[in-house]
Amino acid sequence: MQNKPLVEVKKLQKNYGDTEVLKEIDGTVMPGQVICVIGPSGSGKSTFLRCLNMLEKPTAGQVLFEGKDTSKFSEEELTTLRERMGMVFQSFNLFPNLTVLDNLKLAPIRVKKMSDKEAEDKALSLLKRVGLEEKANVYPSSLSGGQAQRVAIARALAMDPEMLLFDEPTSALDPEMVGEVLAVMKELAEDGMTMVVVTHEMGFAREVANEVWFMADGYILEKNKPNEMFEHPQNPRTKDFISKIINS
Ligand SMILES: Nc1ncnc2c1ncn2[C@@H]1O[C@H](COP(=O)(O)OP(=O)(O)OP(=O)(O)O)[C@@H](O)[C@H]1O
Repeated sequence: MQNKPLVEVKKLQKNYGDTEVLKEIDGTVMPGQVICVIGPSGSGKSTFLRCLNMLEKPTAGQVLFEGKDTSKFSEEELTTLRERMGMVFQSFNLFPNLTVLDNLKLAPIRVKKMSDKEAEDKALSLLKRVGLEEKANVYPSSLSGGQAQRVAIARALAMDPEMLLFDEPTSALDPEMVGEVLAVMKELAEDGMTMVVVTHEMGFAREVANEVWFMADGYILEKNKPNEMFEHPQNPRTKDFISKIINS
């Protein structure tokens, strides 16, 4: 791992009207790190993730990407930021009127100005990477949820991102499809992709994360290595959350 942080979050706050959703968040993401953000529903996890790539504008505080204050970015720089910090959502957001291949080719052609052939080669190699080469010419409606999410991951990878943000990527899936998506994410992690993953999949957090951040009431109350977090949580709120999950 390199020494310079990819992302630094400093005293990040986010309010919606009078509601303080993020109260004072600090954190550092190093290149190659996998960070899983866990915590109760409504604690601000998705909002935090969306502040990282400026889909939500922080009310106060800073998010630095490669040392640069993203709050000062122009629209053009923000677009580049979101390409370099790809995001995978709970709902796959594929274009229904385009084949899987065309979903993957779209951004490389439009944004990276690749030729059709280059974009196609890239798309096919990414489909291979997520185990879906045979689905290149079908439409998203014929994919299972697990397959659609794997295509969504491939689409995020098509922009050669520096890091990926995952917002509960398996929450909308039938249970039998969760494993195939987590397996792709695990492979990405093993290949060195920097990832911040909001998840309820504690097995994944335990096995794949370098660090787990526990969020509650708009604060990160505890950051720890997965084994420590799950076996010796320090904060009483973390203890309570983890004991409920383990006993549920
Ligand atoms: N655009 C918005 N406008 C107003 N309130 C919002 C908005 N987005 C989120 N909130 C509120 O912020 C709080 C935190 O929401 P957020 O989705 O970040 O939590 P979460 O931890 O990701 O929850 P979950 O695990 O259920 O997805 C919630 O009370 C939510 O209602």
